[in-house]
Amino acid sequence: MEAATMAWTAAVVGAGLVYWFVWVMGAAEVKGKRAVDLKMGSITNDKVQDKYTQYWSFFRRPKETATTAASAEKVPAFVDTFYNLVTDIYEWGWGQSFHFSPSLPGHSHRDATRVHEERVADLLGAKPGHRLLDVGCGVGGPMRAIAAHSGSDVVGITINEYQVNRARAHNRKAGLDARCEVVCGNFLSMPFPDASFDGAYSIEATCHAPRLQDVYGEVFRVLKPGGLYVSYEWVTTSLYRGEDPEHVECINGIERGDALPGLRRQDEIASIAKEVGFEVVKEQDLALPPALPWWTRLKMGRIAYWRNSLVVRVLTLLRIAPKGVSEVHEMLYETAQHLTKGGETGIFTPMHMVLLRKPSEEAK
Ligand SMILES: C=C(CC[C@@H](C)[C@H]1CC[C@H]2C3=CC[C@H]4[C@H](C)[C@@H](O)CC[C@]4(C)[C@H]3CC[C@]12C)C(C)C
Ligand SMILES: C[S@@+](CC[C@H](N)C(=O)[O-])C[C@H]1O[C@@H](n2cnc3c(N)ncnc32)[C@H](O)[C@@H]1O
Repeated sequence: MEAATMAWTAAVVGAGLVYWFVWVMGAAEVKGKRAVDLKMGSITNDKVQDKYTQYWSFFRRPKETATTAASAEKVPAFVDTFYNLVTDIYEWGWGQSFHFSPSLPGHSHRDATRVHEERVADLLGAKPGHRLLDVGCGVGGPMRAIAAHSGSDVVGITINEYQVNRARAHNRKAGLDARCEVVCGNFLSMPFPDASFDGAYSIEATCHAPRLQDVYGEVFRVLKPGGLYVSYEWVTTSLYRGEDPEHVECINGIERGDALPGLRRQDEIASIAKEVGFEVVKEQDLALPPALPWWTRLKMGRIAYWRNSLVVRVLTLLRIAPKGVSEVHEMLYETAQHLTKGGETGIFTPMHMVLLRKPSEEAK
C-alpha cells in the first residue's frame, strides 16, 4: 500500500475511533445527554475549578455546616453550586430522575425508577384537576412521570436555574409543558401563597435543608387543609453507630459528595413533621426487604464509571469539557462507593418514606 493511502486509512480509522469513543461511548445513559455536551450548569468554563474548590472547602466538614446559623444560611447557595457542577454528569450517567429506587427483577432501571415515582402519586391519591408541588424537582424526571400517571398538574421548585431550563426543555419535548411548571426558588421560603396546593411531594431533596423543620413548615403552609405530603428522606438507620469510625467515614463520605449539611436519623423525621403540625399517616423504609437493593445499580456501573472517567479526561484534554469536570467526576465516583457501603451495611437509606397530612379545618 502506498504511504499516502496508508495515511488516509489511518486518518479515517482514527476519526472513526474518536467518533465512537466520544459520541457513542459518551452517551452513557439511553436518555442521557452526550459527553460532548457536558457543561457545568451556569458556571462559565474558566470558573469551574474555583467553584469546585469553594464547594469542597464548604462541604469538607459536613457536620460543621449545619451547626452554626451563619454557615447554615450559606447552604442553599453551595447546594446551587453543587448542582451546577453535577447536573449534566447526572443526566449523562443516570438519566432525568436524580434518585434511587429498589431494583425490580426482570425490569430495567428506567422501569424501577418510574414505579418508585408512581408510588408517590398513588400515595397522594393524585388525580386530574389536582395541583401538586414537587419540592426540589431536579430536571423533572419524577414530575413528568407523576403528571403522566395521575393526570394531575405539577409545579416544581428547584434552587438551581440551570435545572429550571433543563426541566422546562424536557417538559416541552415530552408534550407536558401545559401541565408541568418549573419555578426557580428556595424551598425554605417558597414563592407560593398559603393553601395553594392539593398535594406535595419531595424525592431525595429535603436532605439538603440544614433544618428539616424549615422545609416541612413551608410545605405545611402551602398545602390546602386536608392535603397530603409524601417525602422520600435520606437518613441514617438504627444500625448506624456513631462510635464506629467506619460508619462515620461512610456517612461523612455521603455528605461530602452529595452537598448535605448533616444526615438526620430515621427516628427524627416523624417527630419533626408533627412539630410543624402534620399528622403522620404512614412511615416506612422502602429499602427494607422484600424490596431488592437500591445500590446494585451503583455497583453494576463500575466499568461504565471507568469508561466515563476516561471520556471526561479526554474531553478535558481536547478542551471540549471544562477544566474541573474530572475532579467533579472523581468526587461522584467516591461518593458512589460510600453510598454502596451505606446500602450494604444497612446504616443508610435514601428512601425513608413518610406520608403526612395537614389537618382539615374541621379537625382544628
Ligand atoms: C439524591 C441525590 C442524588 C442521588 C443520585 C442520583 C446520585 C448520587 C451519586 C451519583 C453518581 C455517582 C457516580 C457517577 C459516575 C462516577 C459517573 O460516571 C456517572 C454518574 C454517576 C453514576 C452519578 C449519578 C447520580 C448519582 C447516582 C443527592 C445529591 C441528595
Ligand atoms: C437529588 S436532587 C432530586 C431531584 C428530584 N426530586 C428527582 O428525584 O429527580 C435534589 C433537588 O433538590 C433541590 N434543592 C436542594 N436544596 C434546595 C433549596 N433550598 N430550594 C430549592 N430546591 C432545592 C436541588 O436543586 C435538586 O433539584
